[in-house]
Amino acid sequence: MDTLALEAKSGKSDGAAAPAPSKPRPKPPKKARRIVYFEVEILHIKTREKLLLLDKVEPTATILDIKSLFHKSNPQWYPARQALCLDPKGKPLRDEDILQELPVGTTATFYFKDLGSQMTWGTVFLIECIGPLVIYLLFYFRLPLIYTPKYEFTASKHLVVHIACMCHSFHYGKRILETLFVHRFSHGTMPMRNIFKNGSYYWCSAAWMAYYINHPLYTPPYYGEKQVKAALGIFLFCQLGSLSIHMALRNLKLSGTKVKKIPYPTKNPFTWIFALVSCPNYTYELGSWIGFTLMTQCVPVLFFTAVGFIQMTIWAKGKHRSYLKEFKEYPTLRSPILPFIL
Ligand SMILES: CCCCCCCCCCCCCCC/C=C/C(=O)SCCNC(=O)CCNC(=O)[C@H](O)C(C)(C)COP(=O)(O)OP(=O)(O)OC[C@H]1O[C@@H](n2cnc3c(N)ncnc32)[C@H](O)[C@@H]1OP(=O)(O)O
Ligand SMILES: NC(=O)C1=CN([C@@H]2O[C@H](COP(=O)(O)OP(=O)(O)OC[C@H]3O[C@@H](n4cnc5c(N)ncnc54)[C@H](OP(=O)(O)O)[C@@H]3O)[C@@H](O)[C@H]2O)C=CC1
Repeated sequence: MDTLALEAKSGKSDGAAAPAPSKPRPKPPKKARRIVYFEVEILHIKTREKLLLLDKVEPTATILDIKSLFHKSNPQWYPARQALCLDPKGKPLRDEDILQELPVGTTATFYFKDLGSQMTWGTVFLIECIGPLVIYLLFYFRLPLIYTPKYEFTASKHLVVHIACMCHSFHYGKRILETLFVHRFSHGTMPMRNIFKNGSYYWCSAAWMAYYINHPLYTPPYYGEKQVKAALGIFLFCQLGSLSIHMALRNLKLSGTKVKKIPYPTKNPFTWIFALVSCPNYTYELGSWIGFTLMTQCVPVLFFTAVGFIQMTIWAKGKHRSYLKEFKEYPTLRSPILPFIL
């Protein structure tokens, strides 16, 4: 800035003709705020070996940014399989956590855990559902090599067998569509090993129950048409309930966000069970398979229902605990999966 402009501004002059009004004075640059950079070190959670030291990390860097930098120096550990914790026994930090908002000094120490090979939730869901859908139909159409040759491509004479096939296909078709269009997963991935655990559970169970239900010597349920109709009613009621809960859970989360909220009953009567249960989608799933068990009166279906009930109860209790921990105002009347019971 020239002196003249300064004098013009301050009104002082040396007697010379007052200078023509100068252009408006450019504002002085704001005092540049000093950025406090962080130093970040990453230690292996078990060996405490220093795997990486990053200096001059922007305070606004997210955990995902740090995972990406770590991935650059360790290509075998892509971000999805990295868990970074502040405490070796603590919960992994979320990708969207911001460095300057964490309880760390200017040197942040993170403990790295390799979560192992990962697979997206959607892929696991699709694989675990497409299998049973196809496998059941192989038995329903009695493809060669399943039953004795004289029954190849024959149809069962029992109406319940055809209804069971429609219900089984409807259930897995619904889950595939929910995976594609309804669920908003906050976990990007899950352990690859899940596909083997879930796959064996679903694919083997589907083959096991389909073999007996579609067997030429299969006998319909003891109470005949009445039992089948009642069971079908339970199945369809619970399928509608499960879909309603999934839609309600979807609406709890804006697309692209991961924030969980307390689910509450909506205008849809199928969601009123939220008043009593934390994970009613599991309750309805259990009800669906109880209906299918009554409809077919088949031991493999009972086995599948029992294993699923155990797994869902374990998860429901975990989710219920995290709701109580995260939300102080969480309704105390609710139970994890069965109203007033479990
Ligand atoms: C002929 C008949 C045949 C029958 C076959 C035989 C069957 C045998 C029985 C098999 C039973 C199988 C039952 C399966 C039923 C499943 C049915 C479904 O369809 S479920 C729908 C699909 N959903 C899933 O598969 C969800 C799976 N979820 C999970 O695995 C976990 O939620 C999770 C590992 C993704 C995350 O765990 P979570 O508890 O939610 O979070 P935490 O942070 O508390 O983690 C606990 C623990 O896991 C580690 N972890 C977390 N995330 C991951 C990850 N992405 N990859 C690997 N590991 C992860 C975390 O570090 C913690 O470890 P820890 O050592 O305890 O600190
Ligand atoms: N037959 C069987 O043995 C079993 C069947 N299943 C079936 O699979 C379905 C899905 O299982 P699972 O993934 O464990 O079900 P979850 O209830 O964990 O998840 C269903 C969807 O709802 C979202 N969600 C859950 N709670 C909330 C919340 N409070 N706020 C916002 N979003 C939420 C989840 O997102 P997020 O990723 O953030 O959790 C996910 O996208 C079950 O409903 C059931 O029908 C499940 C287990 C066993």
